[in-house]
Amino acid sequence: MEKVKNEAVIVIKDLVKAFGEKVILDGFNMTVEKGSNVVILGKSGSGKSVLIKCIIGLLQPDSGSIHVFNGNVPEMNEDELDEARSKIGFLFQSNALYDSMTIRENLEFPLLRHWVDIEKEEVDRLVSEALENVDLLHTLDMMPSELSGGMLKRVALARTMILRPEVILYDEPTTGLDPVTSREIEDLILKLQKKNHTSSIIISHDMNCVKNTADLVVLLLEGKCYTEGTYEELEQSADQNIKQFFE
Ligand SMILES: Nc1ncnc2c1ncn2[C@@H]1O[C@H](COP(=O)(O)OP(=O)(O)OP(=O)(O)O)[C@@H](O)[C@H]1O
Repeated sequence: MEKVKNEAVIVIKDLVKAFGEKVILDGFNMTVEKGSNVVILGKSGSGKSVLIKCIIGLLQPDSGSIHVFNGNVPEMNEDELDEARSKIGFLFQSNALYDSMTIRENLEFPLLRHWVDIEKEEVDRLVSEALENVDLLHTLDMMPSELSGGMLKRVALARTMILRPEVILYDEPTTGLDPVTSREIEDLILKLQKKNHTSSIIISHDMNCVKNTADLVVLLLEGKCYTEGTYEELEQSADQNIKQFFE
């Protein structure tokens, strides 16, 4: 039976990006359906970050299209890009929290930047709600240096979610965390996704994270989508290019 397709939120077609002679993306195709988690698997240097930068308009591809919310990112002007980016959350590998600001100030920052007319009470309410979602309300007035790596990742996740993005891009969300904390972050990603009906692209080398979070795994190899399928489908493959990630 053919799988019923949900609405697509990101459709990438024939994407090409080279730096000089070096072709990084070479006709890459991918579709992210609404409410799904797509994991991009690829070796170091395969172009995962380049792809993410093209999706958020930080890099201009040489050709191809990236349709996000019905607009084609490479053709968007600055205002359209700003609008699209406000609907796309990004969880950086480094968390990108400001060390000199309290947790409260870190969470207020995107609200005050994007929603300039927002009332103080609404800011307080949204900050508290975002921290409650990750069980860290008690850290409101702490500094980032007082928190563990797992707690910082949860704060970063709360900050990413605070603008209610429709799509979230996760860059190696569990790298550097122990297995128990990694599992907590994966569960949190799934919980918040369900609650807010978001769609995600996750870059990860951590096969436990891939297994626990992916609805679809896309294997990026030599600039192309080499194959895509569920974790279980790829795990059973006899193809050496696929098997190497599961060994
Ligand atoms: N601005 C740039 N100018 C020139 N080359 C670049 C630029 N950005 C990326 N590259 C090259 O593109 C290739 C892919 O890099 P990218 O960072 O996307 O890999 P990656 O798959 O994210 O790797 P990792 O898993 O190690 O983070 C690398 O060879 C890198 O040197």
